[in-house]
Amino acid sequence: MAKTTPPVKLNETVTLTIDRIRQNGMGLAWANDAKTYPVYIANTMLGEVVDVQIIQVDKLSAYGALKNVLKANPERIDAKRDYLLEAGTAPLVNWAYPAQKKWKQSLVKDNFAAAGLTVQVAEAVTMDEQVPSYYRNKTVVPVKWQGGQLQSGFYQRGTHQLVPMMDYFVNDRRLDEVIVVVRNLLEKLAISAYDPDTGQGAIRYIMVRRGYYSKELMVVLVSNEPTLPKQEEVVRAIVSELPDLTSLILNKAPKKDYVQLSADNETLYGKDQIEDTLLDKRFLIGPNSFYQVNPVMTEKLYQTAADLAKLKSTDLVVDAYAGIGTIGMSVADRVKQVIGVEVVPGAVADAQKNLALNGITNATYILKDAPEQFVEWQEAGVHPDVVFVDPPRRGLTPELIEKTASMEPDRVVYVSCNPVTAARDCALFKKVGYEIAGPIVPVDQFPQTAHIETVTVLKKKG
Ligand SMILES: C[S@@+](CC[C@H](N)C(=O)[O-])C[C@H]1O[C@@H](n2cnc3c(N)ncnc32)[C@H](O)[C@@H]1O
Repeated sequence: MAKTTPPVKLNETVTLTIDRIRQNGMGLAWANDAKTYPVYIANTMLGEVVDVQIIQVDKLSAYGALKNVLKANPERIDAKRDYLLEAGTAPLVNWAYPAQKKWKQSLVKDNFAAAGLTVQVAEAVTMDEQVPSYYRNKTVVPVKWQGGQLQSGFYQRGTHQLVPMMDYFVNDRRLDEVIVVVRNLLEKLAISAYDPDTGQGAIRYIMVRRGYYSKELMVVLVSNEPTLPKQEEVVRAIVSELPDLTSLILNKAPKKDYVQLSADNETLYGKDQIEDTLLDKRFLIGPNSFYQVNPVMTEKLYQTAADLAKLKSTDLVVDAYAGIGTIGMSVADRVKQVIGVEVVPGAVADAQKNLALNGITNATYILKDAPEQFVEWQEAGVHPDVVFVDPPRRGLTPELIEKTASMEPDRVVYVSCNPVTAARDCALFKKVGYEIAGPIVPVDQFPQTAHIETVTVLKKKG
C-alpha cells in the first residue's frame, strides 16, 4: 500500500467544517478534499465552521481541540460548564436540549440503516424539564491525595492527574454534596487514598446511591485494602455528618484494574441495601446491582416497553438480563407468569427479596448466563409469549437470538442502551423470522450525554 502523509500536522491550527456527529457525540470534519481523512473534535455541532488545533495525528485520522467557532449551529448554547467536556461526562452540554433530542432520534435511524434495516423511529421520550439535569441516582468518584489535599473529581485523560470537580450537573444534587462531605472527613482523618502510580493506599472511589422516592442513602467506600485505617473513626464521622445515611459499605477491591467495585462488601453501618420504588413496586438495591440511573425516565422506559408488549393476562413472560427484576416485576400483575435470568449473584438475591417485598408469587429469577439459560428453556420446551431482553452495551449473542426464535415467542421487546448492537441484533432477528413492529421508541435516559436507550418490538412473522 502506498505510504500517505496525514494532511494535518500536530499542533497546527486549521479551519474545518463539521460534516457529521459521531456515535460518541464528537464532530467529524474532513481534513482533505477527498474526504478520506477525518478529524474528530469534541464540543462541535453539525454544519459548524471551526478553528481547531490538532492535538493527535494518527495514520488514518486525527483529533482536534476546538479553538474558535467561526460559524455556529443555531442550536449551540454556552452552558458555561466546559469542565464537563474535559471530564467527558456531559459531551452535549453546549447543545440546546431540542437539538440533543433530534440528533438522538436520527442516530437510532442511522444505526439501523447501517445494519440494513429501514425503520421508523419515534420522537424520543424525554424528561419534562427544558434543561434535563441533576437526574442520576448513582455516582462513583475517584479520590486522590494531591498537593496535601484529598481531591475528588475525574482523571485527566491518559494521565494519573486528578482534576477536582464538585458539580457533576447530571447527578442528583445530594450525591454531589455527599461526595464532598465524605471526602472532607477522610481528609480530616488523613486516610490514605489509592495512588495509581505506586499501587499503594486505601480509598479508590467513593460511590453514592440514593433512592429517588425513598431518599435512602448508600455510601460505598471502595478500598484497595481489606480494612480501612482508623475504620471506627471513619464510620463514626460519616454517620454523624450524614443524617440521611441508610447504608455505609466497605467494598474491598484490591485489584489494580479498571473494574470499579468488587463483589466483596462489608456493611459498616445500617442496612446492606437501600430501597426505592419504581412504578409503585418496592426494590431493594445492593451495592453491586445494576439499577437504571435515571429514575424518572426508567418509569417512562418500563411503561413504554410494557405498553408496546401488548401484554395479556395469559402471557408467559421472560425477563432476560433482569438485574434486580425491575422489568418483570413491573409487569407481573398483568400477566400469567414471569421467568427471569440474570448473571450477577447479588442482583438475583435482591430480585428474590424484591419478589417477597412486593408479594409477587407468579415470578421467579434464575442465576445464570442468559444464553445458557435460553438453551435450557428451549430444551425443556418452554414457550414464552413475550421475551423482554435488556442486555449490557455489547448486546445479545447470536446463540441467544437463535434460541429465542426456537421458543417461538409472539413478541420480543428489546430494551437497549446501545443502538449499534440493537440494530445488529434486530438484523439477526429478521433472519430467524421476526420483523420490527411499529416505530422504535428512543427514551432519553441520559440527557447531556451521547447515550440513548431504545425500545424495539419484534413480532413473529406469519
Ligand atoms: C442493562 S442492565 C438491565 C437490568 C434490568 N433489566 C434493569 O432494567 O434494571 C443489564 C443486566 O444484564 C446483566 N448481564 C450481563 N451479562 C449477562 C449474561 N450473560 N447473562 C445474564 N445477565 C447478564 C447485568 O448484570 C445487568 O444486570
